[in-house]
Amino acid sequence: MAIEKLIETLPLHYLQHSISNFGTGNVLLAVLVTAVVGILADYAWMLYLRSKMPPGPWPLPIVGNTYQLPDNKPWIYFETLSKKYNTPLITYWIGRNPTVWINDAWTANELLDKRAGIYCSRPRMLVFAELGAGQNNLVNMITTTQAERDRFRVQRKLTHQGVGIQQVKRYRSFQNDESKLVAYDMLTTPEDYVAHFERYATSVVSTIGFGRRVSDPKDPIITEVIAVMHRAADLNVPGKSFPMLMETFPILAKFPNEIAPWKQGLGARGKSHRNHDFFYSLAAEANENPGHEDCYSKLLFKEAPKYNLRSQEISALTGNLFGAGSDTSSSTLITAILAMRAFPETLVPAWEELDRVVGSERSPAFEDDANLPYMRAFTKEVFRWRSVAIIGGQPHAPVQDDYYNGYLIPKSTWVQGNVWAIHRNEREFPDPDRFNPSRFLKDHPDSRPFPGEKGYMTFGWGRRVCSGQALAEQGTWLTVARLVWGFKIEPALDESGKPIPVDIFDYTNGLNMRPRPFKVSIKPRSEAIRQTIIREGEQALADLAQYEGVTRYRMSTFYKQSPEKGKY
Ligand code: HEM
Repeated sequence: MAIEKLIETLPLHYLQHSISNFGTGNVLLAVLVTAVVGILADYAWMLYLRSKMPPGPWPLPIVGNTYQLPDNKPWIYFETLSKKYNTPLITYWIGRNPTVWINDAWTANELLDKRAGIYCSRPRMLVFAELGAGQNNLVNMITTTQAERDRFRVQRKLTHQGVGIQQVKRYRSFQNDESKLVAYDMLTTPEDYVAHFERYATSVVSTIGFGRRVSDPKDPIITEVIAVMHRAADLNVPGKSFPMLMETFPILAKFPNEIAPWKQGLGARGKSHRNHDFFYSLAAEANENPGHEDCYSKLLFKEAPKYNLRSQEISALTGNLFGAGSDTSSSTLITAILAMRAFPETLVPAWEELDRVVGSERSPAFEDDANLPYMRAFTKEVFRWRSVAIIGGQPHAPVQDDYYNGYLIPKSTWVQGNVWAIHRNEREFPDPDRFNPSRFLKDHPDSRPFPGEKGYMTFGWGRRVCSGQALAEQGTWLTVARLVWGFKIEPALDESGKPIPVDIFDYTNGLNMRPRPFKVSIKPRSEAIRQTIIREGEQALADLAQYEGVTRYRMSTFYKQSPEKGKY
């Protein structure tokens, strides 16, 4: 930190002045000695902190442990380290920043849930926040001062007014209809199941946010927004390459993009004539459109004077619906299909239950949940087995120094819940890579104690727990139950008629992970069910017609077109 401050504040003219007075050689020597002393002092500080913090591999000066990071999926490596050091908490130095990784459910619960008031902040994040969505966006917000906490409360409250538990009940009807369309589309183009899930997830949050559904899987709002999310999720994986290294040397982020290839385009400021960004424009457009008075954009514009909401906040609050809600929800459904394909034996008890309670004349609805305990367990296992936010989303940061089992966790440390390790601990989830819904059946021999009532930590912790959890859980249940009820999920066959295998470990590397493309056969379970899916799908289309609409904005062209032309 000292070195950085020095470099940032050292005025160039002092250097020029010194060179003319003392000669180049002497000045270079002085600079070198100062640098060495600075590095040694910095390293001494690192080692002092290391002696107090949870264990982990030995860091080197400046680079810490960064050079030891694997190229892919560092969460697996942290799980291994946790086993090696036989401790739930690992300190890992990304450059000169110590990061703490929690690899066990009970420790995560103790720190992030029970001490939620301490672990409620986010650390300074260059890549995701300062050069990305903004540190003032709810997902990234630092809450160390009272003023920051007050603003955080306002944004959290407004988010709850959009997707809180009570609001989400209001969305059941159109969310259910969108889910019926997933089943309907599977009849004609089952091979496009990824596109159907992305359309479904994006349409739900778009209807909530902007009163406009998304009917075409190729709508740019899907393809572009999900592409942006994938890129953000890839860039944010702790790694030994740029741009993550900028977290260690924030000064590198200050260089203009033209001469800083390591920034990989991050932080480029787009220009629009209103000085507003894409999501603000979408929200303003929705606010001006007649009808759907209860959509979230209208609520925000109505509440704006009361909370003194800035346009960037309206943009972030509406943009978060897409940013946090579409890729996560669709990736979870892809995981569900992989689980069904790889573990077909788990479908048999589900079919027995669904046939008995629901039958084939209608598909399951949310009201059936209480009568479908196996289906509920099945959905929970989808969340547990391969959690999409595999390192628990954004890091938490304590607002004061804290101690756990005698170990120091300094204020503002980057603290990350390693959901991969938490959900694969043999103690809570024996044979963890086996998709096994019975773990979530009450009193079943496969069920084990786990902190918290849900039985999984897929949605994070404490005051930063996912704001969209109720919406995601409701939608995932609806869609997974409907797919299980309606379809046989079987191996796809190659040209020679042989089953094409799937790999349950073949996931993307982003910190929102999803299975890499795989082939699968998805066919209706019976003619009666097929007829029901068609009938319900056509009715859903008719019911959703009130949300049809188009936007004039496109993310890919938004910042490029001349405003005078009136087009984006
Ligand atoms: C399967 C779907 C989803 C998963 C697995 C998921 C997971 C997560 C996780 C792990 C976090 C970080 C929690 C923490 O820091 O402790 C988070 C934060 C957040 N999520 Fe979700 N999420 C999902 C869907 C959604 C949806 C549908 C929305 C909104 C429509 C949403 C909105 C948010 C917001 C606003 C935050 C930031 C909360 C804060 O920092 O205070 N998420 N989510």
